[in-house]
Amino acid sequence: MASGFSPLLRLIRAGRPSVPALIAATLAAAAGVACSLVFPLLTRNVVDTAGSGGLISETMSFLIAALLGATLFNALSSLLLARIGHNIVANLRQRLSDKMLRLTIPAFDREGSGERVSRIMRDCESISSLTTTQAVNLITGTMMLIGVAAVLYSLDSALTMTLLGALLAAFAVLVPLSMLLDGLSRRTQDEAARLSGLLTQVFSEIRLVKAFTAEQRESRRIGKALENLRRLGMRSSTINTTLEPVIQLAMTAAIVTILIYGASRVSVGTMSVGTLTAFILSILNVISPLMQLTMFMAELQRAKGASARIAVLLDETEEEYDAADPAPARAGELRFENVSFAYQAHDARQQPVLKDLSLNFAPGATTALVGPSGSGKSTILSLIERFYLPVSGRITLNGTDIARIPLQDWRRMIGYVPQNAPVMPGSVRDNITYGLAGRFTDDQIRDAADRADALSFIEALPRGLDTNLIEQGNNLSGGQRQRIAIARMFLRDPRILILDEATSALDGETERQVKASLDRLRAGRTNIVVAHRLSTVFDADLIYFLESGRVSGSGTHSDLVATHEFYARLVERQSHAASLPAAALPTPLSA
Ligand SMILES: Nc1ncnc2c1ncn2[C@@H]1O[C@H](COP(=O)(O)OP(=O)(O)OP(=O)(O)O)[C@@H](O)[C@H]1O
Repeated sequence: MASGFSPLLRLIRAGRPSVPALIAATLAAAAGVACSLVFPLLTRNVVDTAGSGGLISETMSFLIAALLGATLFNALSSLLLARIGHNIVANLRQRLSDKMLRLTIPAFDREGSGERVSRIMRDCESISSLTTTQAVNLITGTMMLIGVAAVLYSLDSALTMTLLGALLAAFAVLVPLSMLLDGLSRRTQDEAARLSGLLTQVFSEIRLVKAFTAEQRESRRIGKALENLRRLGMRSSTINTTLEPVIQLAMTAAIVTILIYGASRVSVGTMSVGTLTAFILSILNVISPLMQLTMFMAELQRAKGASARIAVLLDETEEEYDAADPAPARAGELRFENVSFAYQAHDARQQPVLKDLSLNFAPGATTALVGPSGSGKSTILSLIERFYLPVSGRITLNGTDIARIPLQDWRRMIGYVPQNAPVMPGSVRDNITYGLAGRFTDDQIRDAADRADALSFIEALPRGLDTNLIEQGNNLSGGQRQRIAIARMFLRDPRILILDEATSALDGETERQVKASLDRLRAGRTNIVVAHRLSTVFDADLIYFLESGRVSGSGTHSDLVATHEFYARLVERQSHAASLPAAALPTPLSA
């Protein structure tokens, strides 16, 4: 039991709740409860005094003061507790998103980021509800129950015991129903997370859906998930509608029992009318804290599950930013020395993707990786970026294992232009300076854009550098996005430049512009190019031809044409394609 709650306690403690605020909130809650408790007692005085024809004005003013006091103190304690709760949750959300940013890439391979994010947001909401509204329920509910039990008992012990019997009978029905409700709400949460994962996936690939006229298929898939949610919701509503009359019935039964029993006592003169009135008013003070505590218990169970899942995430392995035995990054040759690598397969069959691979990437030169689809080209780039670690062998820079270079120093040395040149939400300026330390003047940014052949189209945009790029840069063409990525590289000025060439061809003119700016960018760096079209590697200093994770040939373009049959065949096929009309141009290597 204790261990079940320890992740929750750990998260709450990590949120550093303010102790003075907690004390102030508890005191305010106690004052509010005290005011609520004296209210029925003061009513008793008013009723009895009025019944005996006495003056009630003084007691009435106390009564009003108690009412006002209850409202004000309850509001104050709710606000203070809510503040503590929101601080805990804000702190937790920050820790979780920082943690997600530091997770390793294999962690994202294991679980899609969409579903993960939506689950975490839901789990945070559960903890948020527990530490805000439900914390108020717990504190005021408990105080109220203890206080009201004492007041009732002091008013009349026999009547209190009768009331207790009626309440216990109601709870024998309420508790199993609310447990059932809790199980259902947990299943609803899981189902809702699955649905939002599905929606994220479908709408982020909306072009694919439309291009394949798959709207109906997706609509059916979404419909199925919605149907599950609807069924769960309907079951919850059925239980809720049973719960409400049960509560009503319990309350009415308690009041009627007490009225009958109390009236008989009043008639024989062992109880005043005022005491009976106070008793009935106090029943209202019992019902609401009992409901509050039931809600707290249900939310506590949910938050327990949520915190256990969050604890698993917080304990996941992070990227190691600081090497145990750090080494400075000295420029020189980048080498793969007998590197083998396998992705962690879901089904435990770890097929090696790179097999005993040895490669040299010389400074100042352009080395191209070519080979059929799935031969391991992008995997090599991922290993260079240290998204994954080799299973055996090592990658060295100037003889030093790159694993010894502090991770962020290493990644800062690399400029990576990925296949589809994605853009981040923000302006063109934000995108050109993305991830770069320091501030850049407009002149520097313009100069970089000019060298990337991007200035003219940027200036033609409605707000120039300040134009906002909508989601995934959809307001830019593929070639424009690439030129923005290249402009960023001019500012970043990396020693190692990695280009994962776009699979889809740009039109002839854009292709020439992108190639010209890339040529300018390459000067003086270690360039590694993954080429999908051979036309772009003719002038590479060294080409590695990969097949199934091994190098099956290497050399310059003319070396390979002379020695590598597969390469020569591909060149012939692509030059044949190049002589065809533009519509048939060009055949991607990996197709
Ligand atoms: N994240 C991953 N998890 C598991 N397996 C992967 C992952 N990424 C790639 N693979 C597998 O590794 C192999 C090599 O893939 P890689 O992307 O390196 O090939 P590639 O040569 O770049 O292909 P392409 O030219 O089509 O981009 C493929 O069999 C692929 O299925």
